[in-house]
Amino acid sequence: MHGFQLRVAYQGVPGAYSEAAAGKAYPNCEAIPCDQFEVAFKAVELWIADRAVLPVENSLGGSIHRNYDLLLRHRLHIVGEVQLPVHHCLLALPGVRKEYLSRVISHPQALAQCEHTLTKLGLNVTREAVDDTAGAAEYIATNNLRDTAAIASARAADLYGLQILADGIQDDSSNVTRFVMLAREPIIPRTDRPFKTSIVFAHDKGTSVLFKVLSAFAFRNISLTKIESRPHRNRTIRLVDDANVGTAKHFEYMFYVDFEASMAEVRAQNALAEVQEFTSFLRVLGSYPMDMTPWCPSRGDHQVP
Ligand SMILES: O=C(O)C(=O)C[C@]1(C(=O)O)C=C[C@@H](O)C=C1
Repeated sequence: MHGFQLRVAYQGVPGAYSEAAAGKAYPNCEAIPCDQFEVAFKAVELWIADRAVLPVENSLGGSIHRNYDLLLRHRLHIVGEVQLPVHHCLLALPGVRKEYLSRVISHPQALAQCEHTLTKLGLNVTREAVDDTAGAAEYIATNNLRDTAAIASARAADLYGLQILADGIQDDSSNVTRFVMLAREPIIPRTDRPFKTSIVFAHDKGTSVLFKVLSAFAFRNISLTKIESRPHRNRTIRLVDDANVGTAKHFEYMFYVDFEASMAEVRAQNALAEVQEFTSFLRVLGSYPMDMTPWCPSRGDHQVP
């Protein structure tokens, strides 16, 4: 960026996996902690940050629906993705033993990703959700809680002076979270490297639209990497159109699809032209380079050396 340091908003406090994802997406960036996902969206909209890096899906816990809803409500563009291996540790104050614990706190996704391992460890604990993993570690340190452990990264242990009681407690060693990078402007799609495109669509009447939309991709040999439906029965959603005008609309379901093609490719443009004919609402969330970095399931970014 020619000496310009990119400011990247993420949800959580230092030591959160989202901070690590921001660093992976934009090495040497200035990572800006935000207490809620929506604050990260707003930070970019208000020019406090240049990008936001937000989790959208975990290999164990599934989709992070809140961010899909926020993508619809805000007018930011997906400009990239990063896959981050997530390696969880059980952290407590120095000197605390597992037998003393009565509570484990963490981000709901992290609790879900360690559900079986926590049971296998034989801990007699209640599980409580907090805003982020590193925030859980910070809370224990600040309040000197000797009966509580956090599920968080090894970096969070370092930052908040906690010890690691158990290492690699995620239920699956190949636990990985996919993050998207968001910006105010879309990037120009290219064809010189593998691209992915994310769209969201809905139809006023019924759900048969799904079959027609999927066939538009199938006939052009475009692979889908994700399909997600979000029920919106009895709920309206605030949509923002190309003129940045917000309207409240009611759809029974919203469908999110990621496909492996760039919007610079004619076959992708034709597929979307067809999709537009079948749907009442269609938005391209972004067309961006795929994260192709291979990762090793047995050792995550957050392991103790
Ligand atoms: O709490 C954190 O550390 C986060 O970055 C959030 C988050 C998530 O929202 O899924 C990110 C990655 C892990 O899957 C667990 C938690």
